Amino acid sequence: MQHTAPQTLETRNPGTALNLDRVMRAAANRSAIERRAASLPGRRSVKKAHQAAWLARAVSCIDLTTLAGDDTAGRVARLCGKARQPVRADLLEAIGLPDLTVGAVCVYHDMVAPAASALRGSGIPVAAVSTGFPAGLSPFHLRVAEIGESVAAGASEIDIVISRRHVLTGDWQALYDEMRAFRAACGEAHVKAILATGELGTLRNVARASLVCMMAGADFIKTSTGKEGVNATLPVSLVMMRAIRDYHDWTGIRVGYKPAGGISKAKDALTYLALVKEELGDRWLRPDLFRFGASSLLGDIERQIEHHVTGAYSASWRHALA
Ligand SMILES: O=C[C@H](O)COP(=O)(O)O
Repeated sequence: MQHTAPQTLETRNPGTALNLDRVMRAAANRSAIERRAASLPGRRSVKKAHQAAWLARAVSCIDLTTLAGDDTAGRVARLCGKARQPVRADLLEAIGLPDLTVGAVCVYHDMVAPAASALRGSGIPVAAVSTGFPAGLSPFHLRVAEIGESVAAGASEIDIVISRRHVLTGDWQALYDEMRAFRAACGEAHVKAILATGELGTLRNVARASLVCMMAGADFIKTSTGKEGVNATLPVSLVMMRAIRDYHDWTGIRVGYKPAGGISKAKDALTYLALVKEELGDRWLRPDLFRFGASSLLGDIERQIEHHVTGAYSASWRHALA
């Protein structure tokens, strides 16, 4: 099991032409999806002997995130320290993964330079949320320019937000063109398309938007900004993972998946990993193709690893930063 070195992302998705026939064929059977999603938690309990390995895998896939108006360079530097050493050194030694790190650190544009400086030499990428995050309603040319600024400041991953109105009005060409422009502005940086699924109305819209963003060259599709009323859910994840699977069957290209927002418990993280394994297969269980967008998940995972190693839980305040 490879857990440690942060990896460059999978070979990029060049995208395809916009294929409207495929887009319109994309559907989602809500009741079947909800039934399957409801059966997931609890059904898969990871055997105790494998628990630490799965928890470590989850850590390696975290985009450790801070997206708060009161972020400061100092606070981001402390978060980056946590990214470098996400779990207490003695616990990492005990589970045989002394070099474990998170997948990336995710911040607003102004915090990209402090994060890049704090992570220098670690190989851990900086991801920037961009394009008028979270609503994506600033002028288009500014949204495109923002991407370039974040890349110049040191971000090698860019999490863009799509215009929800293009989905809500069924303007797939506009969504495709927007995503293409964002991807081009990223240059070598990998681009994650945030769909803000809680604002897209239907699961069918989620399926179609997923497909259009992949056709336009998204390297990852991501559920949410964390700021919508409803963020990552299992039904939405099923729809998006199946869109990724269909795109792979069609093109041979693997696009990554990032559920984000509201995932704060180790148990939920393990449910997501099990779902990825079942729907997409083991190849997707690595940080180049799977990330959790999460600000507080790491703290709970660290507690669970501590429990696995020592048989006791520490107080959650001891894991305050993440
Ligand atoms: O992309 C990441 C999310 O903004 C984090 O959301 P969270 O604070 O609910 O974990």
